[in-house]
Parts: sequence; C-alpha cells; structure tokens
Amino acid sequence: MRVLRRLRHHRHHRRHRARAGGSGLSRGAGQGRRCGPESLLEERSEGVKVLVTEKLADVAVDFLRKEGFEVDTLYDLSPQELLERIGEYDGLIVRSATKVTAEVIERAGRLKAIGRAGIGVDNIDLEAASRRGILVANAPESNTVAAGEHTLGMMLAVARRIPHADASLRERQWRRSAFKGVEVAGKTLGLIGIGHVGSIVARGALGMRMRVLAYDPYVAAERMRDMNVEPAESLEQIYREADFISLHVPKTPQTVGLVDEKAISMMKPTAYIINVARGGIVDEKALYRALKEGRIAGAAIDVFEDEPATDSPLFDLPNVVVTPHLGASTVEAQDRAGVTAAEQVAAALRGGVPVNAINAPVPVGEGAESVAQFAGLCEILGRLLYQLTDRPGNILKVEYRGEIADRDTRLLDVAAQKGLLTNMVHEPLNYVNTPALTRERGLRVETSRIPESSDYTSLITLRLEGGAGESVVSGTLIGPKMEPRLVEIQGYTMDIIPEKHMLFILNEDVPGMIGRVGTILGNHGINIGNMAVGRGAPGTRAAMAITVDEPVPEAVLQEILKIPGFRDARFVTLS
Ligand SMILES: NC(=O)C1=CN([C@@H]2O[C@H](COP(=O)(O)OP(=O)(O)OC[C@H]3O[C@@H](n4cnc5c(N)ncnc54)[C@H](O)[C@@H]3O)[C@@H](O)[C@H]2O)C=CC1
Ligand SMILES: O=C(O)C(=O)COP(=O)(O)O
Repeated sequence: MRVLRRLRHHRHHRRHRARAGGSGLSRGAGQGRRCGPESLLEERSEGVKVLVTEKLADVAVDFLRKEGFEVDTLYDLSPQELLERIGEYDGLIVRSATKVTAEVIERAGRLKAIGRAGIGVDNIDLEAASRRGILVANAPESNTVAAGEHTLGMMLAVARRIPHADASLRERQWRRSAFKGVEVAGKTLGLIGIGHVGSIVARGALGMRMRVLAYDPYVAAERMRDMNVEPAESLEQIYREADFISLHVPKTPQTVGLVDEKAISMMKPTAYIINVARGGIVDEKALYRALKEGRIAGAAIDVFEDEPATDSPLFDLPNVVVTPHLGASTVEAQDRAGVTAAEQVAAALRGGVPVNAINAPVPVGEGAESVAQFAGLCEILGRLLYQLTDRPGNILKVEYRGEIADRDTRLLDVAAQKGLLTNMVHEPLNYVNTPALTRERGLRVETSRIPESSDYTSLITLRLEGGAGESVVSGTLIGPKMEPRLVEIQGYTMDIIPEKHMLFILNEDVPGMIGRVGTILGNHGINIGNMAVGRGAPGTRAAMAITVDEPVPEAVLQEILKIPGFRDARFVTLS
C-alpha cells in the first residue's frame, strides 16, 4: 500500500511537521493511526451515522457508504435544522459554510468526529469540540494547488481587468482602450503567510518574473531564500513596497482585521490587495473606502466577512474582482478534500487517531507509524498499572527506552494516561479529552527517555508513584507482527501476551504453587490460556501472570489466597 510522506506546515501550531498520509495505515478506512489495543477498536460501522452538510465529492460519499457507514447528505440545513438534527449523528463532514458552534456541539450527544473537507477550520469551535472529546480533522494540502492557482488567476484578472472586459464584450461592446491593465512582471508581490498556499503562489509569481517578498514569522528566512523569496522584515515593509499584496494566513484571533485602515494607508496608490484566505482578515469597510477613494488601485476578493455574501458594496466598484469563495473549487481539489475528510472521519469513528487530527496528538517525524503501533501497548500498560495498585498515586512516569526513546511519543503519553484513567473516570475517554481529564484529576505525567536498551529494541515502562507504594509495569512489541508483550510486572521479569482477562498472583517461590492455582481455576471451570512466571531470588518470591478465558470471581481469588504462600491474587481486565 502506498504511504506518502510529506512536509506540512500546520496552521495553528505554526511549525513544520512531517506527517504520513495515504491509505496504508489501517485495515478499514485509511488515513488513521490505529491507536487503541486492537481488540478495543470498533470495526463495525452499521448503524454509525455520518452527516454531510455541504457538497462533497461523490467519491467521498461512496467511500463512506462502502465502509458501511450510514450517510445523510443534507446540503440545505438551516442553522436551526442543524441544531435539531445533529444529535442523530456519530460523524459530521463540513466545508467552510457550516458553522459548527459550541451550541451545535452541545447538542451533538453522539458525535465523535468532525471532518473538514478542506483546510481552514475557523468555522468549527475547536475548544468546544475538544472539551467534549470530539476529534476534529481536516484535509490539509488537498486544495492548496487550487487555492494557489485561484490566487494567481485573481491577480491577473484584476491586473488586466479581465472580468470587466469580458462583461463588456458580452454586452456587444468592443472597448479596447477602456481596459488597459498593468503587468505583473517586474512588480513586487508581497505575501502575508507563506505556508502551503503562499508557497504555490510564490512559485507561480516567480515564474512570471515577479519579485516575491514574504512576511511569515513562523517560517525561517533561510527557507524563504531557498524558494527565491525575499524575507520581509515586517508587515510594514510588505505594505510599503508591494504592488500586489496577497494574504495566505489562517483566520485566527491574531489575523482578524490584520489588513485594516492603518495598513492600507501605508500601501502604494497603485497597489492591489488579493484575499483568497478568509473574510475578515482584510477589514472590508476599510478596503471599500480605500478603493472608492482611489487610495489603492484595486482588489481581488474570494472570501468575505459574512458568507454567503450577495450584497457587498464591493460588488459595485469597478476596480474589484470577486468570486464566491471558489479557491478550493476544482474537480481535483474536491476529490482530494472529500476523500481525505471521509477517511479521517472513518478512522476516527473506528477509534483511531486520523493523521490530520487537529485536536489530538499525531506522531510526526521519523518512525511516526511505528509509534502509533505502541499506542495500544501503552493503553494496556496504563490499564494494568491502575488495576495492580490499591491506592493509586498521582504521578505517572512514562519511561521510553531504546528506539522508541528517539521518537515523537506524545501520542503514547496520552495512550498511557487513557489506559490509567479508564477505570477511574465515567466519561468515555479518547485521545482528545484524555489530557484535560488527566489534569482535572491532578495527575502529573513525567516522561523520560533512555536511548539505550539492553534487552529490547524498544521498551516502555509505566510507574505510578505518590500513592501507597510504587507500581510498575513494562511492555514491548515483538516480532514481525509487533505483538504486545508484558515483560515486567511489579518488579518481576516475565513474558506474556496480554489478553482481555488476566490474573496476577504473588506467591512464595516453592514447588507446587502453579499446580494449586491450576486446580482451583479448573474446579471452577475457568480455562487457562497462557501463563508466565517471574521470580525474585530462587526460593524467595515469585509472580504468575495467567490469561483466562473469562472473569475470575472474587470468591475464587479468595480461595487462592487462603492457601499458605499466596500473598496477592488479582483479576484484571485489559479491554
Ligand atoms: N479561498 C479558499 O477557498 C481557500 C482558502 N484557504 C485559506 O488559506 C489559508 C492558508 O492555507 P495554507 O497555506 O494551506 O495554510 P498553512 O498553514 O500551510 O500556511 C499558513 C501560513 O500562515 C502563517 N501565519 C500564521 N499567522 C500569521 C501571521 N499572523 N502573520 C503572518 N503569517 C502567519 C503560518 O506561519 C503559515 O506559514 C487557510 O487557513 C484557509 O483559511 C485555503 C484553501 C482554500
Ligand atoms: O479549505 C479551505 O480553507 C477553504 O476555504 C475551502 O473552502 P470550501 O471547502 O470550498 O468551502
């Protein structure tokens, strides 16, 4: 299967991060890291309902249906109708027009995942979604080429007044002298934001022999120079020097109103503003005044403060080119955005963390996929740790040894917490809401890394401290199938594949103990699957880990403990 590796510039974290995309990561829907213990992952999709509120590529809807989801495409829902219907759905897929407000999220009792078939997520209340444990994932890069090409098209359209000339000729007027434009070659294009879309615009502009100047505090000057782009010292430099100013930043509290009256006042009277980013980043009223008074030459606008915008005063100005938010509207981009969003939602609904998750940790960088494979193990270790502890402490120590110590393990930190909290909290836990619940419970998480590991390629140890004594468990993944193994429990070295029902017993290291346990379990009709023993110094203490086919009742544990030499016997459930 195809696995793509690519660099993406994350919108909000504003740093370059490597991500794996493609469809090689899971058995069912692609684009997700399988993060839970395999047995915990939800494979069934019957009865799992996905609502699509905006036109999505047919291939994306087909994909979801083939995966067994029930899909409703309700493209004309009013905000009120959305509030009324959202409670029926487990997944939601939107584009930019659906406002997924805190109120929508509050009413979305079943909702587990929101997919954005595009880039900008400013129409989704991320904080509200995260609080409710709803995973949000978008489709970065799906439409960057489309948005970049649209920007270049808009720049040429406004520079050469193409739409006006077209409209005039359709009125049967041959007015050649009325539509004299300006060239872009030799002019300065000032980019505000040079992430994915900005870079594509830069490339096109350089091809047209423009000088490209860019302002982006989160992209290194070196990287810009590699692209033959001149790093601007400040926004002011862009405003003062650029002939065309094009915005390619996300809409955030920091960028709303970025290009305001003051910014426009610094621009050349011959300058053009192009906005294919988001409405509201350019102050529309200030823009209107400047255009009307001829303080700048023109503007090309694809996005508006209030969309759908059918009545903007900008539409009456002759030096403006407008399109109704068409930046992403190409066949190719829509196919990509739709399929990616659908894959992300499908993966999330099956318990994975999709690779484009915005509000959950996704491993990045070298070995990212192998990190995801350890998530199930960490969750098991967390569950086990809690159940082995009588009075759990509030410090969770996660130790990474060997290869795993060099990886991005944020996902694993959360997986361990998720396992630990499972039996502590009543809320359903996932990778989105677990860190907040950990904090709420006053649990401190400390991680440490030791790159060398003598016995295993990678070893993960969880310790719970600060309560009645310390509890410790270690595990690893073994073999070509990367199967989980418990290799240390409460200081005893052993080797056993974890299973749903397990028994842990501490006993004196004397002959006959294993047989006694076997006899008691057998007397109660409890079948043993597997067994491992760990020892202290010979003849002192020992421990047994036993997998059983069904839960072991408390009375059976008590029967074991009545036999001299047995010190502790616990039944644990690992899924
Ligand atoms: N009109 C349309 O249909 C489309 C619009 N968009 C818009 O374009 C935006 C950019 O998309 P991408 O390039 O893919 O995102 P990106 O995340 O790759 O790039 C955004 C860049 O903006 C920079 N940035 C953030 N805050 C900044 C600030 N205050 N000043 C200067 N730079 C800042 C970031 O460092 C980053 O390099 C999206 O967030 C979306 O709103 C994207 C696709 C289609
Ligand atoms: O991807 C983006 O950020 C866009 O603005 C595209 O929006 P759309 O999906 O066409 O409503």
